[in-house]
Amino acid sequence: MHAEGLGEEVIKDCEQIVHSEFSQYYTQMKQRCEEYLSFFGSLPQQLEVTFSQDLLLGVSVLNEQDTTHSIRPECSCSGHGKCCESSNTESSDDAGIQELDESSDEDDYNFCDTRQSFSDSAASPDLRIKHSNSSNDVQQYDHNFVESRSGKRENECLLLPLKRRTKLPEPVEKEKGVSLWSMIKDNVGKDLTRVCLPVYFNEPISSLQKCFEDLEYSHLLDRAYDYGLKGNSVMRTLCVAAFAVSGYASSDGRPCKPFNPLLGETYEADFPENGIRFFSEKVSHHPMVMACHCEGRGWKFWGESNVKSKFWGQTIQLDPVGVLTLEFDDGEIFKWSKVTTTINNLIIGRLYCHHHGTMKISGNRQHSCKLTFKQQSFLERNPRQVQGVVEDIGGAKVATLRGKWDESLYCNVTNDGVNSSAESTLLWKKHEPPTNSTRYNLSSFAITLNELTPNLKEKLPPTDSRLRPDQRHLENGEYDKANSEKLRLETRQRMARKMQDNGWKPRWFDRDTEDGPFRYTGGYWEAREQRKWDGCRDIFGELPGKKTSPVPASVGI
Ligand SMILES: CC(C)CCC[C@@H](C)[C@H]1CC[C@H]2[C@@H]3CC=C4C[C@@H](O)CC[C@]4(C)[C@H]3CC[C@]12C
Repeated sequence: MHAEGLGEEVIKDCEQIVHSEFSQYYTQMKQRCEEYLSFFGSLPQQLEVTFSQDLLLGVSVLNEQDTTHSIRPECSCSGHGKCCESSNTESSDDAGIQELDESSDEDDYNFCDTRQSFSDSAASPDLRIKHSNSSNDVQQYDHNFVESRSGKRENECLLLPLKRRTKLPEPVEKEKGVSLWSMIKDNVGKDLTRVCLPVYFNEPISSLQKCFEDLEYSHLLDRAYDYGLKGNSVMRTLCVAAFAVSGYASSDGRPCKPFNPLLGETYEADFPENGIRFFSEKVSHHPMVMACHCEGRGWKFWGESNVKSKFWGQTIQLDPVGVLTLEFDDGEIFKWSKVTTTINNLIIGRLYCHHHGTMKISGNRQHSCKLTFKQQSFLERNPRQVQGVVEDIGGAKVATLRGKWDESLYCNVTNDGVNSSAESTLLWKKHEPPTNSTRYNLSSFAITLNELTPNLKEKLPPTDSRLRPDQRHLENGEYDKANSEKLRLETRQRMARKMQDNGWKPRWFDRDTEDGPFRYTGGYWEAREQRKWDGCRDIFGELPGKKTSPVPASVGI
């Protein structure tokens, strides 16, 4: 402009005009950008509303998920130790959690709720026994789709990938090596199952969530249902047996203790991609009992988890008490109890679990199954073996089953006591381990169980394990915070016995008779629809008028 001979004044004016034009333009762009961002931000919720409506209008879910996980054999919680009590959970959350969760996994949204997708189960799962080798975690749920309820699957399904997280959050703090021995040496001679351990010996999973791990291979029950409908009662029984064994697979290589839930703590798992909805509550503290109830396509499964433990120094023996029940919609019922678990090398060596004993799966119709989990011995070259026979009502052997609880199971159906086929059929195979495995050695399925998205957080009752602060801090690798919260909650928990003695009653389960089993009384999912959590106390918050230990200001839901 100088060259053109324009005066300084004019040039300045021009500059000003250009500058102001640009800044207007910039403001507009910024505004647009914000609009877009907020639009994309709200997309998951919008999608959820749409999909929930679809579900209510009769869209159900296909669950043939055959991802493969498995657990690395070498586990690595530095300590070997000793388990206190034999199960438990706790979970946490507090105001800090939202933040933590949001920052944890960018891409972990659950897009759909099962709501009422449990009534009719028109969809018949693929009856072929799939031998899936597909490896692990990366997009583990990509082949799960929400399916048209009319039962037309391939062509007419509404493809809705369900994305759950594939790894735990990166730990905020560096892990500390704490030897279990240093923790228990001062307690020699005491009942070690009652020694309170710091959070380093815990895994970020509560015992309630651990109960749900038994449902990882629930597709076996869908298959069992379909076989039964087609009149194949032997295959139904074999699939039920495979399911009962598959629950043990995730215990391999898991060196840490689940959190012991607080009295009244609950855990829900809405897994439309697997066609199941699970709910559990800690119903008693002394003895420690958790009750659970799960609904799938064509079946219901319920039971109690309660173990009697015996401490032997280097080992702990856990004898499960209580019966598990599986009821198919056509009236066939199977009942069984779990076998003994021994936790070895508590003090020296690599800690590992072994499951042994006999499991009788009794059916109320034609067939029952007897499974033997082999006792381990020093000479055993092939440990972890399971063998079984299916018998008809007259006691005749109609099928056999063999395999390993940490790998796979095969069956042979026999006719008149003679093998009908030389080849065995694969019934179940453990999933591949996740690529992002941590010192807890969680399976890909277990990694998803404590995930808390902002969207889910809004829906949960204040008692859900995902809201337990110490468990959440542990998951985030904030060990000091986790420890102080654990102490606070343990202090609070000491009142549980008193509460129980004073007539405390579980919110969602009840007994028919005074010492009968706990049964789900219903209404949880309905209450969730309306976010009507009457009678659900803030069990993870501060006790009124009690300041127990240093607690971050944000605690309390
Ligand atoms: C001191 C610490 C580090 C020891 C860790 C102990 C771990 C391995 C223990 C503590 C509680 C245990 C669980 C308690 C109850 C059951 C139910 C049972 O039917 C199957 C085994 C299972 C699921 C146990 C597996 C092993 C277990 C998780």
